[in-house]
Amino acid sequence: MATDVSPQNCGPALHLRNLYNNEPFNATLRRRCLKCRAASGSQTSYPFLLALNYNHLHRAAAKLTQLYNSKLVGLYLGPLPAVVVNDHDTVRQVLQCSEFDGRPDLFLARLRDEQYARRGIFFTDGDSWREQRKFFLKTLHEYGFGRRNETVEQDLQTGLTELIALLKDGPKHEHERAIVDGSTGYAVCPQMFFALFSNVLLRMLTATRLEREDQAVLFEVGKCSLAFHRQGDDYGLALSYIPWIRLLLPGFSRYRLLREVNQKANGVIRSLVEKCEQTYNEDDIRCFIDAYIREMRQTGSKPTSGGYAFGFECKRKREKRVIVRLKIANPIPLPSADDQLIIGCADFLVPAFSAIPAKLGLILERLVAHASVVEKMYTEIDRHVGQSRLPLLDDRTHLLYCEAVLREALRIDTLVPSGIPHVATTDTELAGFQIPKGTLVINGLDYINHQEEVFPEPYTFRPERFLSEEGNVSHDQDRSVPFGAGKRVCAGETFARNALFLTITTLVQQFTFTVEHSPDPEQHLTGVIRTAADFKIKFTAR
Ligand code: HEM
Repeated sequence: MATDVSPQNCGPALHLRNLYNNEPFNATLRRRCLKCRAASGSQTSYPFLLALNYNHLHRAAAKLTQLYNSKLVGLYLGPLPAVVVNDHDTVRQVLQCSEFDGRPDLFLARLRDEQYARRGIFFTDGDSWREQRKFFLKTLHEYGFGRRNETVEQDLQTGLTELIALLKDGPKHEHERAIVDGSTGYAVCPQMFFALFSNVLLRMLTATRLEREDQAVLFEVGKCSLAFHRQGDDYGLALSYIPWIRLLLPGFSRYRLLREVNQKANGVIRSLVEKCEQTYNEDDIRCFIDAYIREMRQTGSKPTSGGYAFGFECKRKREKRVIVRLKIANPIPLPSADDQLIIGCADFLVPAFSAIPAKLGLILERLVAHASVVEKMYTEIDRHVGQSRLPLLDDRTHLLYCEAVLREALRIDTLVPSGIPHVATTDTELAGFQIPKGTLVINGLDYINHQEEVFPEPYTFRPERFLSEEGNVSHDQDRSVPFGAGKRVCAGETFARNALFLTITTLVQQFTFTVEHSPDPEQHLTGVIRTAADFKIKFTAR
């Protein structure tokens, strides 16, 4: 019987092997080694992580990696075995391997749906996920998503022109007064960006873009979206592992707030779907929602048929079983086939509403702290674009330093610090460890984007690390992983990169920035994504 309780002897390697081979733990070891409680297979792991760093679970996981000197840390999240992967090459291996393409069944994801079903793309897997992801991407692509497209670029330009007018001339409409203070000129970040990208998505989804005076609803949904991103956590909250906690502590468990903000946002999306349904004409497919309605009608997944159809053709008995169980505790309205469409649209709208704005907030913070970087960007923009027009995506091939700044910003303040959890869909192996089917795999994106062997001086903001000696953006040199990779790579990567490029180059071209208080990355909030706390920033015209 092992009695040595040093961390080296009861490190994660031992725990993983014990856990996954189903061999019993050495009881003495388990009881006595407090340092290893998190990895010991006891169900206290999630609270242990919270105890290590309540506000930033990715940092708690980094501490465990350090403590055990291991790139893989095994732990239990409630009843679910999990492994945190904190190593660049191993994370890449996970992302490229289809055996890790599953997603856990988290209550945090289910509470987004009216019937607490697993729907959409983010948090689903298997055939339904493949079918829906393919349909969404292929069809949205036709409306300009994720590629060069004149209408999309024009919409982004129009949105930026509206934003410039708001910042230069002050608010014109009631909803804008909460965003920009007309007397001091300070704007609130990231809220100031809520309408910019969601409006572009809106055109693809519904064929309609909202004019400036009608954008109040975008700011309202933006608030809900940001609340979800901030109030969730990157492991799914305790709610996901002990869902009944919501019945005892609806406020403390954050269930009430998360349910409310999701229902509010879904209500707006539902009204968009209903509008398209009322004016639907099979001979005139105007937008993504029309195309989805046509697909539902052609495949028999009719809105009036009810049922728990996940996708177009695959009705899932498994879904039905879970819903019936949940129904006992929660009387819920009858489902409609539109529900999948609504959560699918939310999967694209929510990041447009708040992930890109949150990222812009983080970038602006870095720029405020690095005046010399802004000067170099401005010089480059002035040389290649000038002042007579706004930057275009075509300018990207010339604005190489600006591009490097964006890549460095995406790396240093990794937006999704723990990625979105994956699940092993079969018994498999990773870095010499056996990983049984059903194990959650948490990719430490923030950790690997700061791994010293890959990014020397990882905490220094240095855009030059992405430039070759000739000053070109070197794709070989960009080993950062802000958007994931493989089959589950961020579905909005191209859209997000384009949007960030146009917005940041336009703001640098037009304005200088000052903030009320110096930004402090230590004060960032970690939810589902990383955000800077709301801050006020003044844009002064150049
Ligand atoms: C700077 C902005 C963004 C960053 C850094 C980002 C990052 C990520 C990451 C890390 C994942 C998880 C990948 C994985 O599971 O391994 C993800 C998934 C996803 N993202 Fe993004 N994202 C951004 C913006 C967007 C936007 C604007 C959209 C849509 C308009 C979007 C749509 C999605 C979807 C649908 C998924 C789920 C993909 C799937 O599970 O198949 N993202 N994103």
